[in-house]
Amino acid sequence: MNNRDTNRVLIVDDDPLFLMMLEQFLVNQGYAVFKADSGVQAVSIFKEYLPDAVLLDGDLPDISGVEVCQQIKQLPEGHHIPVIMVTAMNDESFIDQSFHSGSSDYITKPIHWAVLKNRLSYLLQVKETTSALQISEARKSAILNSTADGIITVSPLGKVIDINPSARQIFDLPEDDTDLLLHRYLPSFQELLAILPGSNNISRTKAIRFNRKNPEGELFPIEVSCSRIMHSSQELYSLTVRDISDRIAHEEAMKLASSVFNNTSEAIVITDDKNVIRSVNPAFCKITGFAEEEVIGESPALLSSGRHAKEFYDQMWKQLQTEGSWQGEIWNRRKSGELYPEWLSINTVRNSETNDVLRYIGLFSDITQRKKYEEDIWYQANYDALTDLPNRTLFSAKLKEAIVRQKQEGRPFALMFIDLDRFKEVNDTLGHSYGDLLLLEAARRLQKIAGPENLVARLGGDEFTALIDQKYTVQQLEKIAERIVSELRKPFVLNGQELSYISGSIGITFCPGDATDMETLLKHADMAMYRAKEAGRNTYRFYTEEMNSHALHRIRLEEELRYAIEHKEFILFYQPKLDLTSNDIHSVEALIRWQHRTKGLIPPIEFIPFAEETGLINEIGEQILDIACKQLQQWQQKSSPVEKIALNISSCQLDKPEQFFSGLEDRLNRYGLRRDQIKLEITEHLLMGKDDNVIAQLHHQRQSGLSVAIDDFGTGYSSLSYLQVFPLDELKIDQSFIRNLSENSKNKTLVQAIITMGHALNMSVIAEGVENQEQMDFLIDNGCDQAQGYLLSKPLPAEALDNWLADNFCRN
Ligand SMILES: Nc1nc2c(ncn2[C@@H]2O[C@H](COP(=O)(O)O[C@H]3[C@@H](O)[C@H](n4cnc5c(=O)[nH]c(N)nc54)O[C@@H]3COP(=O)(O)O)[C@@H](O)[C@H]2O)c(=O)[nH]1
Repeated sequence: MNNRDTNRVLIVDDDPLFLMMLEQFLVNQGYAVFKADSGVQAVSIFKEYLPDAVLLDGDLPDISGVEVCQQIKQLPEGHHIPVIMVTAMNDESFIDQSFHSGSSDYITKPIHWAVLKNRLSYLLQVKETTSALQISEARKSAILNSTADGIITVSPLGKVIDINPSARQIFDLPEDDTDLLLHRYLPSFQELLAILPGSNNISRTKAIRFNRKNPEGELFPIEVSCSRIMHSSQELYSLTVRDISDRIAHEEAMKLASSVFNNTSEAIVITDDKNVIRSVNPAFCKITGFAEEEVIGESPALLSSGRHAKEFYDQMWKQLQTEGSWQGEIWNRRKSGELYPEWLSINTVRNSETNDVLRYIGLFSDITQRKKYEEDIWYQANYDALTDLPNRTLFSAKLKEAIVRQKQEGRPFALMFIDLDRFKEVNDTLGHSYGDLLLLEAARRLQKIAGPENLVARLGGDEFTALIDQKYTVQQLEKIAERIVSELRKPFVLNGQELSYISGSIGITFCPGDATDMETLLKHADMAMYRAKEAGRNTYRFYTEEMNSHALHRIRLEEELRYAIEHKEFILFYQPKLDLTSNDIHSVEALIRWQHRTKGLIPPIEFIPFAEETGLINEIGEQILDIACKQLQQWQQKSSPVEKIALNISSCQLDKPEQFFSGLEDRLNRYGLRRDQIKLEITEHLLMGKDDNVIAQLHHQRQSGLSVAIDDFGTGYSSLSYLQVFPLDELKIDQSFIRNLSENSKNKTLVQAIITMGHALNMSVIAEGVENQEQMDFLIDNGCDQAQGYLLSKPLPAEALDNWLADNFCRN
């Protein structure tokens, strides 16, 4: 129906009388009438008043009725308006032209008023119906075009009758493809029809899920439902197709979230804006011991341990308000009353529009085990596994703290370095298990003396430290050091075996008196401890400035020795050994000198002990061996009487005997020498500390020609039993016995006894340090085999020795 109550009709005719009659008739029929007497006026009135129908004279004075009709029909508002041609012309061509121009009907003049009434009424009804249909179509089309669901109308055989853009998109169909068969892209279409309930009545299937492939070949889910529609007795089907990827993804996300919520080992508690618990997950119940129903509606404060002050919670809430989240370690209480630590993260969920708090989500895990594990790790990293004493790491931290405290509070402290004397011997002779027992017992004794107020630590090996952090006077510290020395000197009974040779050497330094930084304090304590060792062990030393310069000297000496090795600054002097039976010289002792680039000739006593201590003697020994063998080769080549060289060997040169003897072998081969041209002079001390392997090697070497002399005899252990055990050829009486021969009759007896004993053991005996004829005579009278000393010659460079030999022992 028209919105207006009255239909409006435009009548067009150039005959005023007819126009009047027509108006009269139409008004009587209840129409509103507009009149025009020309074609131009008719078009103009139409545009202005948009009538519902037009009665148009075919023969107008200006433009023809057919043209007026065409113009009206071309207007957007005129397209669907019925135009009835009212004309006296009724020839076929005019009728054709009228209908082609868009007129809906025509009536011939003279008018049959009843026909006009009914035709006009009918055409207006048709116009109304068409208009309503068009609106409905437009609406339907708008809906179909705008809906996200795909809607397809198909015949029972699957021919697509209608398809909306969304369906085209879902099935990836081009716009212009109109000849579509549904089963090509929805093969299971017939399944849907089969499950449609009923037959004739309008019915709809439940949505069935299918998978589609997108242009990239990936599957995506669609949901299709089908309804039967009857159209002009024809059965059609309307399919609603929906891409449910998002919905499925959302469902899966929800499922996942729910699964995480229920299965995670982390407790989750959700509270509302008033912090009332709304939801908890199973992990929450497991950790806290509360059932869900016991906590819903409660405040999380029911878990409160009471271990945190109010300020702690105030700060937490403040951060939640300002930053929206908080996390940290917190102690809570289980239902059982047990306190436990947890790592808690709280996040605020707000309404995105109003920003009001909706929920607080708390996630926490019980970190009891983790804390325990961390404590274990910390303990392992900071304590010595054997003695349970703080280790170097913890000791360093405590020392740093003590230094800071000293600076802040002015509180002085003392640092002690304690080293067990002869610990290595226990390890080497009794094994590491005894070494461990010794350390354990030493640690126990040290801790007992230091007491709980001072820190005792084990830095490693047999090195202990004590941080004496109390206010002690020097005298009190001395007392502590004396007690430590005395306790460590007491016998250690390990596995029933008593060790009474262990003792301790202690170095003590003060902060701030000696130094105020960790490195220097440690260095000072270490130096002082070495001084205690040098002083004969089993004692203590306080650090002094002089020790520092001593240490500096050692550092410089080491640097210089390395330089000397690199630049081959070592030379050999040779001291002849006189054969007292034949009065001939056949062998010499090689004695090292350091030809320093600025300091001149340096005697061995100034660097050999240090080279032994630092291990540099091995490299020096290698060079000496080479020089001596080369020299012997030269003497051999010029038929010198010197056939044999004695070399002084330090203990550590035989630490790796295979290496040493293979070096010797190399030199002998290189310089064409025999083993029996080399004599090794070793000390009693060297033999005492060596293991069976070294002794076996010496035996082996001796059997293949090398000879071994025991040097400085009488100054060391002088245990006669080892003279039988060890592979020795020569016994060298220490020069201290020879030096005092004349004044001291005891020495005479001793020298006589040594000569007798040496011979009894099949050893050749040589006396060193022979400086006068009286000494020489005594030795000759008592059957000594060889003599060496300043009386004959001081140690000389090779060339000087050659001259000396030529002067004194010329064979011609
Ligand atoms: N490992 C090595 N040690 C070596 C080497 N060369 C020497 N040394 C050891 O250094 C110590 C000192 O040696 P040195 O200053 O050469 O003194 C020797 C002689 O010069 C000295 N001597 C010899 N006769 C007399 C004498 O009549 N009077 C007197 N006052 N001194 C004399 O005695 C030293 C010989 O010592 P010894 O080895 O006991 O025969 C010294 O201990 C050397 O061992 C080396 O290459 N490697």
